[in-house]
Amino acid sequence: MNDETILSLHNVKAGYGMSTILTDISLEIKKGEILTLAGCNGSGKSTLLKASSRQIPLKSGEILLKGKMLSSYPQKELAKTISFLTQMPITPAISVENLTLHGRFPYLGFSRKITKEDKEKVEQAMEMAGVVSFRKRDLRQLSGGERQKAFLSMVIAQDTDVLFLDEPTTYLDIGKQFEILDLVKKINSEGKTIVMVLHDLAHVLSYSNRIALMEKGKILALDSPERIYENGLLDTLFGVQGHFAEREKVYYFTSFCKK
Ligand SMILES: Nc1ncnc2c1ncn2[C@@H]1O[C@H](COP(=O)(O)OP(=O)(O)OP(=O)(O)O)[C@@H](O)[C@H]1O
Repeated sequence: MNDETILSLHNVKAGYGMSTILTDISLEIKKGEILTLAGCNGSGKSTLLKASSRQIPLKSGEILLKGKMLSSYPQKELAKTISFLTQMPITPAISVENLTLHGRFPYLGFSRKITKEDKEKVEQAMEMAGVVSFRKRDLRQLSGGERQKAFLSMVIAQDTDVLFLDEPTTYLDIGKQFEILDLVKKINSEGKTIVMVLHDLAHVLSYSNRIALMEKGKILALDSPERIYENGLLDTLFGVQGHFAEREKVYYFTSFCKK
């Protein structure tokens, strides 16, 4: 992570139809960081991901991606720069390998011919995501953890600078959650910027460079895991009491109980 900004939001107001969810969001996302959005249900985390990736229009304000207006990016160029894994992706009837190939679609030329480079990227993505052993299987026949790895394989193949991941560990057992989060770290270690939504506060503290705490469509706090924890903001926001173990500035085995 460095101090260079890759995506900046200025006074963003966004929502759905007549309703405004994000009221006035300003945020600088740094190149190479893992920024996690945390907050209560309905606080606007997914909406912030959608607005930042141009899936919903802004009501006012502006977003710059690499210094250029997000709204000015042609669709293909945007898809080469930003990828998005939704909370509950539709599961198509295709193999893991073909799903991964979908990640290369923004790169295909007019003839839509798959190049040697596309094939190499698909192989590398499947290797990294750990899906090679079930590459030929239909997505619908996979377990939740295998399926999530397959979707991550697709976004790895898309090879974008920024990845938005909306609750990538939902419905997975604890072991699989760690596998997915370790994979996210691995993707990040290759220089990719990750903006994700997580609910498990132990994971939020352990896997983020910075945390944005959201409440009622606003960013309540934006800081390092250490400071967010020490300020007691999680306890206040969620009405819980945290217990944790810390080793070398990394939080482990954090548990929370009701206040
Ligand atoms: N497609 C939509 N149309 C209308 N309202 C929506 C839509 N999606 C979300 N909302 C509303 O926007 C508000 C914020 O929702 P959002 O999904 O961004 O919250 P969240 O913090 O991600 O919640 P959760 O933790 O439950 O996933 C909620 O009041 C929700 O009902």
